[in-house]
Amino acid sequence: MGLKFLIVGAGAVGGYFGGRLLEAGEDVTFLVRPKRRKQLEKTGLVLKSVKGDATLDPPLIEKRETGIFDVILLSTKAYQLDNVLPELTGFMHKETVILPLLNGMEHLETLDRYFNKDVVLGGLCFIESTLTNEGHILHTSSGHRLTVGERNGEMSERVKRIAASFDKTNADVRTSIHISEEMWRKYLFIATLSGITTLFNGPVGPIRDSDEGRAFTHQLIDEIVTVIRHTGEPIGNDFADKAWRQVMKLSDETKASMQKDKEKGLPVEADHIPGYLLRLAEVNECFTPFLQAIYANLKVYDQWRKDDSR
Ligand SMILES: NC(=O)C1=CN([C@@H]2O[C@H](COP(=O)(O)OP(=O)(O)OC[C@H]3O[C@@H](n4cnc5c(N)ncnc54)[C@H](OP(=O)(O)O)[C@@H]3O)[C@@H](O)[C@H]2O)C=CC1
Ligand SMILES: CC(C)(CO)C(=O)C(=O)O
Repeated sequence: MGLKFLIVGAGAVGGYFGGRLLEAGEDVTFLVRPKRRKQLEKTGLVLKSVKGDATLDPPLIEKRETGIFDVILLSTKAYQLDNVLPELTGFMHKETVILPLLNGMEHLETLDRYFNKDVVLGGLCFIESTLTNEGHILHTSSGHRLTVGERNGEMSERVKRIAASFDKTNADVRTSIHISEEMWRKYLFIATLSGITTLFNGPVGPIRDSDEGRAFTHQLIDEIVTVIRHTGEPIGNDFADKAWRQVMKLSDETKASMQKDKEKGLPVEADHIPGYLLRLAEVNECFTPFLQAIYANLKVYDQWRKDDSR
């Protein structure tokens, strides 16, 4: 029997990967709130993707409705976790696993406080997608990779089964026995990309084209790598170089999803992405002025949002 998936967060990431599973005939339900439910019931789950469009009719449930699932694919924003996590236990059986796809690392600590550590897998994704005003999922560049693995580095049947559920999907899904290292790598990359695109308020092209933008990016990567090294995580010597090459390879118009959210006036994961690194830096007495500037910029933006909504 196939796995029963509950997608928590029918947004840019969860809507995409959950939608691809549904399109391939897998057993998928979305946990939604009333406003998103109304929208999805009206329009369907619409994927507008460079990899192929789809309009799907997903099963939807809200908190306190019933249902038991084998895999919870968690794809809310980090600042939404405190609301959503207490709702999940009612949907779980003894062997349900949670596959989080959030950027960053701190959510693993949060999840481990809520659930048995064994419940939470490692996961990450590379996909450039966003929600449009109509609630469609707009996927704009060719990557749509999801990676899943056990955080203890073993290969397990449950990880293999999850990956196998994606075999027939229009998405690139892989397993990894190095998922923690891959998550730290992604964290370094996204903390850099979201940092520079939000601070300089635009896409990566002009930042890379200026000497100052390149120097800033270099210094930022070095700061973040220093912070990660101080945590004692076994990270490779190529961490900084690889992140630099990744940023240099992006197309000129690329912006992090955080910058897109900022342009829409939405909340940002300031405390989860640069903020968590700063907390680690403080504990380990690392000097991180560029990271502090990035965080300050996001907190001022946050304050501006709050003042504006008064
Ligand atoms: N977008 C991207 O390109 C990428 C994003 N990421 C990361 O993935 C994570 C998710 O980002 P993204 O998909 O962009 O975010 P979105 O804002 O697009 O989606 C989050 C979804 O979670 C839903 N949600 C929040 N709280 C609840 C709740 N209590 N119950 C049910 N649904 C809820 C929201 O629904 P509602 O409409 O009800 O608010 C929304 O649809 C973030 O950590 C992000 O950094 C990683 C890679 C790429
Ligand atoms: C850079 C990208 C699109 C890669 O997945 C990302 O994670 C984000 O913008 O949040």
